[in-house]
Amino acid sequence: MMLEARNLSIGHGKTLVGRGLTLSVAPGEVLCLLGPNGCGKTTLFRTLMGLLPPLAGQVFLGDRPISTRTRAEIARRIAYVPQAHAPPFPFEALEVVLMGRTARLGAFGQPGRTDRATALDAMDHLGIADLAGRNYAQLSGGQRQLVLIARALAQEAPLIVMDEPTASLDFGNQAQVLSRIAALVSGAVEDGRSVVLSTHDPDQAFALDARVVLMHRGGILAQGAASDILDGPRLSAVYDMPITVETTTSGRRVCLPAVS
Ligand SMILES: Nc1ncnc2c1ncn2[C@@H]1O[C@H](COP(=O)(O)OP(=O)(O)OP(=O)(O)O)[C@@H](O)[C@H]1O
Repeated sequence: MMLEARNLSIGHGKTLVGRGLTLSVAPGEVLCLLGPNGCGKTTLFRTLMGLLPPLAGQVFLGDRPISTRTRAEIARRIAYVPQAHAPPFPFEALEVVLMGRTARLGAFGQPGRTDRATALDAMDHLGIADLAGRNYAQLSGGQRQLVLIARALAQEAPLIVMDEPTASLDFGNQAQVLSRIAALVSGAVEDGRSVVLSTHDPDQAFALDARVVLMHRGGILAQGAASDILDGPRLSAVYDMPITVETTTSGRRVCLPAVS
């Protein structure tokens, strides 16, 4: 296992957000975290990456508790893709991608030719090499999100954690970012990685053929293949409204809320 949580309790200070969370991420899979606003997805991410201490239980990164690893060690194994916001300073997109190399530089090390080549390569793999010299702050939300994914690729970590990678993207950009994520995991881009992502759209779990962790009321209601566990009754319980799952003529499953 690349990353494993054992009977984890998560929260902030003394405030418990979730408990009894047991999950793992295997090489080459996409794990999709689904749950309503405020259920603790970001808190769980931060705990899984060693940024927040668990209130109970443990996180293992590889064969060791994450609490025993240095930040640089963690950064060589996990790359984090935050939601794309415009930065206060102007950066070239390539500079943003180069930041992914930080954990691989020595103390005071400057990025060298190999680092630039790796960064450009990552952009090329995502089809955004032409954005390298552009001002990151002036890119569209979708372009920025792809630059941040390129930064994670340049980090060369086997596991990429993405916090709502399609939030605030238009319909076309959502589909584009999703297909890039699918390619990362399938190995069509580089050597295949694992991705953990959170989303508010259960259809994305179907589109990615993901393994799903369905969070509800501070715990995990179900986990397993999207096609096995995402059904009308569970989704209705989690999102507190009647939802049905239907299959399109092309065989894809979609979720439909009953709006009266
Ligand atoms: N820094 C913090 N200090 C105290 N409580 C916090 C902090 N950050 C989040 N919380 C609380 O923890 C709970 C879980 O929040 P979290 O952001 O993890 O949920 P989420 O599932 O990511 O939500 P969303 O889907 O809306 O992004 C919420 O009740 C929130 O108010």
